[in-house]
Amino acid sequence: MNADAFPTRIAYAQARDILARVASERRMPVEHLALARAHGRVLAGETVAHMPMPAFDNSAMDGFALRHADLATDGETVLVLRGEQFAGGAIAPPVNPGECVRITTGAPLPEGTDTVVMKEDTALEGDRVRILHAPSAGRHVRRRGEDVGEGDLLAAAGDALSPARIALLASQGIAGVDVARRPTVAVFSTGDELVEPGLPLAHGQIYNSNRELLMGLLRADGLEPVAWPTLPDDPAAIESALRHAGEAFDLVLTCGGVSAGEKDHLPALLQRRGRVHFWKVRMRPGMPALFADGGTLGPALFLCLPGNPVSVLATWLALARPLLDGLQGRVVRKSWRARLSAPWRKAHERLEFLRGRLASDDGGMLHVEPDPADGSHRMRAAADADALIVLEEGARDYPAGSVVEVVPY
Ligand SMILES: Nc1nc2c(c(=O)[nH]1)N[C@H]1C(S)=C(S)[C@@H](COP(=O)(O)OP(=O)(O)OC[C@H]3O[C@@H](n4cnc5c(N)ncnc54)[C@H](O)[C@@H]3O)O[C@H]1N2
Ligand code: MOO
Repeated sequence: MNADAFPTRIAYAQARDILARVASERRMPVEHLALARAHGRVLAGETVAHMPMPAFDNSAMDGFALRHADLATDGETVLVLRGEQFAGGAIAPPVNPGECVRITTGAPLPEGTDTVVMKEDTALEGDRVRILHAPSAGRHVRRRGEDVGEGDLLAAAGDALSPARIALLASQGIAGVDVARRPTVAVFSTGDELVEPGLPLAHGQIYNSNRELLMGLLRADGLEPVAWPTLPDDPAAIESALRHAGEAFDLVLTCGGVSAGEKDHLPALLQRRGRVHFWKVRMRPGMPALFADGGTLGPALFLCLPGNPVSVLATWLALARPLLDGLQGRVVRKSWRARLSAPWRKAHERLEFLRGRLASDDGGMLHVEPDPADGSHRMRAAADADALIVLEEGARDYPAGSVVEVVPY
């Protein structure tokens, strides 16, 4: 292999390995963010609990805190109302035998009490409380440390911060976290045939749909992509724009112009000025995808997706998103499996990302219905579907009921 040679027509698994390797060498720097700004971000280090949760024994109900030993073993009990303990209020005095304290949900359990009876199971008679239904010992008490122990791992490096995990960190009083900086992404569409929605269309022209597709996919992952004006099929114009973007962004994502046509200028440009990591992956759709270092175009990485709209969707899910996850050090996403609800015959050798619709049956089994409209220009079918069905390399008949990997979108 000479110095300019690069892997081509590689297996999908090899493409993923290359993306992961390059991403690990190009990890985003760490930044410290206020928790409120860290939603969706990837945590850079582990976060450990510095206090137990709940931090103190407290009531799970509005009612009365009492000593369980005071309750009659059968029948009702009358207790003296000693005071009240509200959440966030002054601490009630200790409770003596025969006494109880009015309590609200979340209020600390007064000293001497061990059980809470809910309001609905009592009758207030002046300064007495009649317990109509005796609770079991310890009932309606949320114990200190029952959810989180001091020193427990709350979030690991590589975790994406979901709203629930952010809330967990907030509950510990954590006000800021170290996270990976978001990669900046420039989005390019290429092709003389492209017209923006809202403008008139001449014969032979088409509307640019990939831009909104990519912008939406990127934004759904929390990124803030920048769409550049559509590039004409002109090598000098493409080189100039990509050089500017290559200097200013972490990732340049293009679509179109990466295949074998006379107007497909990207491969030659990136071979001449960049360093190609791979070109062409044995997958369908998406085969012509190209991945490169910018080289003299700038420090950005370049991922060039094929122009067919469904190829853009598939290569986003299969290549671009794993790259962006890797750059942020995100743990590999869960993989999902479902049963094919109809047979499928894969007549070609390449790994296929077929579109399908997910549904679970009454028995809780997840099924996916393959869409026969499998052309990579058929965006309607892709929009009607909600998952890619991963069909392994090699020609094969898949009977109905076969278990396949699915990538929901
Ligand atoms: N001789 C060969 N021809 C083709 C090959 C091949 O290997 N040898 N590969 C085919 C495959 S697979 C694909 S996918 C396409 C990819 O080609 P390009 O990446 O060069 O994309 P274009 O030719 O520019 O466009 C393909 C198709 O997509 C439409 N398009 C492009 N951009 C947009 C956009 N922003 N919005 C909507 N639609 C877009 C474009 O008009 C074309 O119809 O090449 C095959 N050919
Ligand atoms: O394999 Mo290309 O990406 O569809 O038409």
